[in-house]
Amino acid sequence: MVSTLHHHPPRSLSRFFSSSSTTIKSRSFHSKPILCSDQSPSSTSSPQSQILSIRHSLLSRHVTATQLAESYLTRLKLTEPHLKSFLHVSEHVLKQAESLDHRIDRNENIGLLAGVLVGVKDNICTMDMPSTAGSRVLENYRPPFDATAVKRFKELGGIVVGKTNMDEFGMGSTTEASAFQVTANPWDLSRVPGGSSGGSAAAVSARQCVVSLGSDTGGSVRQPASFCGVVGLKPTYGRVSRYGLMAYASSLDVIGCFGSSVADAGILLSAISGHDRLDATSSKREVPDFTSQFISTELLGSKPLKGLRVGLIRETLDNGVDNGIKSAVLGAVSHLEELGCTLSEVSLPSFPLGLPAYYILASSESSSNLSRYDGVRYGNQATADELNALYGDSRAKGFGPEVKMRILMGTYGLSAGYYDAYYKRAQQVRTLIQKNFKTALDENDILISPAAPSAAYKIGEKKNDPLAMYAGDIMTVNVNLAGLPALVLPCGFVEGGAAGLPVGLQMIGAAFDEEKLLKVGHIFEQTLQGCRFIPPLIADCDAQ
Ligand SMILES: NC(=O)C[C@H](N)C(=O)O
Repeated sequence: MVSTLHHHPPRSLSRFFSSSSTTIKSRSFHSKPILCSDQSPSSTSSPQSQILSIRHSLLSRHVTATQLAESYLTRLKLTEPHLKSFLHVSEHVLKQAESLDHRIDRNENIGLLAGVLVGVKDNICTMDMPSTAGSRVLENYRPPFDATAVKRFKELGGIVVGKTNMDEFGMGSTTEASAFQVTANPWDLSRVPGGSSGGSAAAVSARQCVVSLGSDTGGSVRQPASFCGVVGLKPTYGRVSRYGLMAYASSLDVIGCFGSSVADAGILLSAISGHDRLDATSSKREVPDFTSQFISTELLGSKPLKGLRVGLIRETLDNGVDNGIKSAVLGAVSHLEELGCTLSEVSLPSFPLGLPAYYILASSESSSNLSRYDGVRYGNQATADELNALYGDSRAKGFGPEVKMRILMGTYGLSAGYYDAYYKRAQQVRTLIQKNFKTALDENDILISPAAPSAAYKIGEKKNDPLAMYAGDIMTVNVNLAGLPALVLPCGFVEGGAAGLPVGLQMIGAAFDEEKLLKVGHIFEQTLQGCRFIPPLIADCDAQ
């Protein structure tokens, strides 16, 4: 078992908030793993599905949907001034919960997600609710429709609690590129939550909602999941409809799920997956019942993953990865071995090429996708006396600096003189990466790596160094280039903040084999001893 134990000293919420910004000393960049032996009983409990326990409580009349919604909203109200995870909180949550209670009173059937509060990333359209993608260009935009993923979870009784903060159009790794606010990491308010779906990850980590939706173009679900100590699931490209997801780089974008357990992320995936005639790239493959995976651990033998072939990607433990991250991932490797897996090291020689290829392709596609925001077809309109000035001013005022930089880079990479050297070459690298993954996944059931080369860093630390920030995406972008599914789940801690910082393990599977990832991930998290991935902020908040 991994012995990364973690103890939360009790302290009042107000002290936590006020001390966090002033007394935290800056740590060395190379973080150390936390190894303690003072295992408190509460630190050993494995994460349980909130969705299943809500269902049980509602059906057994232990709690009403209204009481449940009120408790989440109270926590949200207490924590939100410090976290800023949400750009908009819905005014309809209690009304929807009340109407669910009436249905339960009348013994009507309720869906699997009944009463479950869901945070939705702000680039996913929600009817009559602001959907800005974190951009001024869409400020005050309220779509007249729901994205298919939102429509689907609502049909099962899920309630949208609000729209979560993000880097503008998904371009960034910290939420600092949001036009509206920076979200803080619930584990240490002076640190970033990751990005671009930082608001969705922080909201689940701080238990402001039960689960949330994010989008992942190059790691935007997985890296914030790792930074905030929650589970992040990036499905296979085509598994979930992109209808209503605002396009960044269409050949890479997918909607993904956050939960505080593997089960919750998997149940949400079940709800939103499947073909949609409104998205021609959504797959017609049948969707397995991911929820049946979540068997009780009592039913597992001593080697529940016996014979599972796991390949540790050699290139992901090279220089540039913090020592603490390496130790936590190697701890996870021994845990998988104890569960019966056969571990081997696999080499993906093209892995380091993923980063430049991703940034060329994603920027190129974004330069084309974002051309629609001209103030006439889409987006807020500037005032100007002449059409070209109107286009120019609407874009100049509507987009932030990171988006402008990506549009310029992408336009350059696609331009006549440079197309062969950049865009075409990057596409060739993409094919190579896909082939390397295919070979590795023919020989292994799953591949593993860290989810990010470091734990959450300080707000402002990389803001003015885009290359350093892009380099942090090295672990995740290859998976998008290959269109594969990947699950990130917390596997340990490194030093940092007042209570340690979580570390995420990435598990990568073959296309459309989310089922295997969920099974392995669930068994891994249920048997991981001594780690409790609930930020101390929450215990303090609930004690108030
Ligand atoms: N959107 C993503 O998946 C995040 C990535 N850091 C990017 O800026 O492109």
